[in-house]
Amino acid sequence: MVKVAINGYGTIGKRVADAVALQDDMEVIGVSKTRPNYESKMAVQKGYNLYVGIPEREKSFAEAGIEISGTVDDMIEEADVVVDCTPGNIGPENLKKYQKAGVKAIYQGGEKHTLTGLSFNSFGNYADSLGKDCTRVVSCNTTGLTRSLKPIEDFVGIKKIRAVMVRRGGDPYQVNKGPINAVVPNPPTVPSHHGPDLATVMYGANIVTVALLVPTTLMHQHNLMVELRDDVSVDDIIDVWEKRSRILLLNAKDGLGSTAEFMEYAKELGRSRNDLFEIPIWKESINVVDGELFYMQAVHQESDVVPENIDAIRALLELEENNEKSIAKTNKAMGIL
Ligand SMILES: NC(=O)C1=CN([C@@H]2O[C@H](COP(=O)(O)OP(=O)(O)OC[C@H]3O[C@@H](n4cnc5c(N)ncnc54)[C@H](O)[C@@H]3O)[C@@H](O)[C@H]2O)C=CC1
Ligand SMILES: O=C(OP(=O)(O)O)[C@H](O)COP(=O)(O)O
Repeated sequence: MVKVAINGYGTIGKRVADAVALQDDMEVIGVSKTRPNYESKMAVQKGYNLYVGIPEREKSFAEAGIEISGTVDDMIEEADVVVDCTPGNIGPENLKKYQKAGVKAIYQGGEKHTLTGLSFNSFGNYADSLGKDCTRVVSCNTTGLTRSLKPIEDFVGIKKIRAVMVRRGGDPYQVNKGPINAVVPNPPTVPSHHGPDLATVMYGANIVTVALLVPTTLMHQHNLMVELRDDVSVDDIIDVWEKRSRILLLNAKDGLGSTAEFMEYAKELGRSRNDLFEIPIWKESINVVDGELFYMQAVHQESDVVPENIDAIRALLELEENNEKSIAKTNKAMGIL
């Protein structure tokens, strides 16, 4: 069993921890928190060994009556791989610790590609992370783009991609993020970082993205225009996506015409935290006009990268050489469609 540590037990970290716990070839040896809050208490209640992310704060955990197993440095020593789920830009400091301890590391999309020089998507470039010391799972938005675009690239070839990314203002718990009453070009410059990020896992992708922030917390939403290399029909495209996992073709006419209804659908799936690991595409939005594919999709930002983190662990530790086998194993353990 590969020993996995989760550094940063927040939105992404707690989900990755639970997903690791579901696999039969890896185990959670610990999770780290910086503050003795309710998530720290619940991590211990769940049976995870809790380590203090900022060692100077050890005392505050004792004062809150929370049992800890040591500091983050102790946790790193125990692990074969650390999944770093700390907020963006903390990564460079942590990388030194991981290198010193000789432990492998997986970063998230809030860190720059240059930190690792290698980014990861299960469908895009799994093999390039095999046996490497560290990699970076691209952000929720880039993961969503790769999921739908890679099968199209493999099927017919893509000349050029343009995408308008409508980004959620903050996660549901984030009381200090926004906007509350505005649409904000974010970034106000073109292209946004998402296009270049896609090219770190779908090499050579010719893509320009623009992005906006809107007052919603549920999901991101993407609008894609894709110039294809050959003539194909809407049915061909549907057929390609229907054969892929981690993508859902859903119908607006079935009462799923919005991100709010997608999240209601996710609740009906009965998963922990109402997660929607798959990327839902509105089936009615798919059209091909003059050799250009149009479609609209959404991204549950809190959860879509979680299965990719599991596959990234398998790639770094060389538990599985074949991406499709890892994807299938992860999907089965997590009940992903
Ligand atoms: N929330 C989202 O929509 C998504 C986030 N990401 C990326 O995942 C990473 C984590 O993001 P979230 O989970 O949303 O953040 P979060 O703020 O929900 O969780 C971060 C966790 O790290 C802990 N932490 C803070 N400083 C730390 C330190 N110095 N050492 C150890 N732990 C520390 C915090 O206490 C918190 O538990 C970021 O790179 C982010 O860009 C990727 C996809 C989607
Ligand atoms: O990585 C994300 O988005 P991104 O792909 O737009 O950079 C996550 O949704 C976190 O975004 P945030 O930086 O708005 O918290």
